[in-house]
Amino acid sequence: VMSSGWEIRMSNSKGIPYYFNAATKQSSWDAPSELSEDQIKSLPGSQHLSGGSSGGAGTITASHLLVKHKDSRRPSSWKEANITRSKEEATDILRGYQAQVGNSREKFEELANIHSDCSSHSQKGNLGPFSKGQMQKPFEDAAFGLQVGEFSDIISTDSGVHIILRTA
Ligand SMILES: N=C(N)NCCC[C@H](NC(=O)[C@@H]1CCC/C1=C/[C@H](COP(=O)(O)O)NC=O)C(N)=O
Repeated sequence: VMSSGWEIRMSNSKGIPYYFNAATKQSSWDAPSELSEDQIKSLPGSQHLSGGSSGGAGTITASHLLVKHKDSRRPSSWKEANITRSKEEATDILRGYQAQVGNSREKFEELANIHSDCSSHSQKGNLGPFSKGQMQKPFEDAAFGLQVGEFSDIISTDSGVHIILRTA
């Protein structure tokens, strides 16, 4: 089979792996849909997929919509230099987004892109693949408890309040 040109590289800025195609110069946080699990595990650079040599084991991929508040560990974002809303206000705002999203991944990604106080807003909320031990515990517990395609309810971390969508 002709090599697809895909390889796995590590993003130093985000500390997570991404997929790069040397032939087409494409890059993507998500695994190319045309590749099977086995093909992904045998790509050059597959050692970057956390979860050791077994590739994806223990690794999930999720997106989130984060609304920060004045008590966030970093009450600032690409959107707002100094975030002063209360945690209650942030939760009310996020409930409003939750109602608009329903079960729609597309709507979630649209709102994450516009409103999320995380830099991942530019990736429609996508945080890329991660294993246990990388994210704050409340986020990790919620995300690893989701089925693929499932949304979390509103959860709180030191970053703010979030809704999570598990995507892989
Ligand atoms: N591996 C990946 N993709 N990047 C490293 C993530 C580090 C991790 N981050 C989080 O736990 C928060 C909550 C869930 C997502 C997340 C994103 C935060 C939220 O914004 P902040 O509070 O930082 O301003 N922005 C980036 O880190 C941590 N252990 O602090």
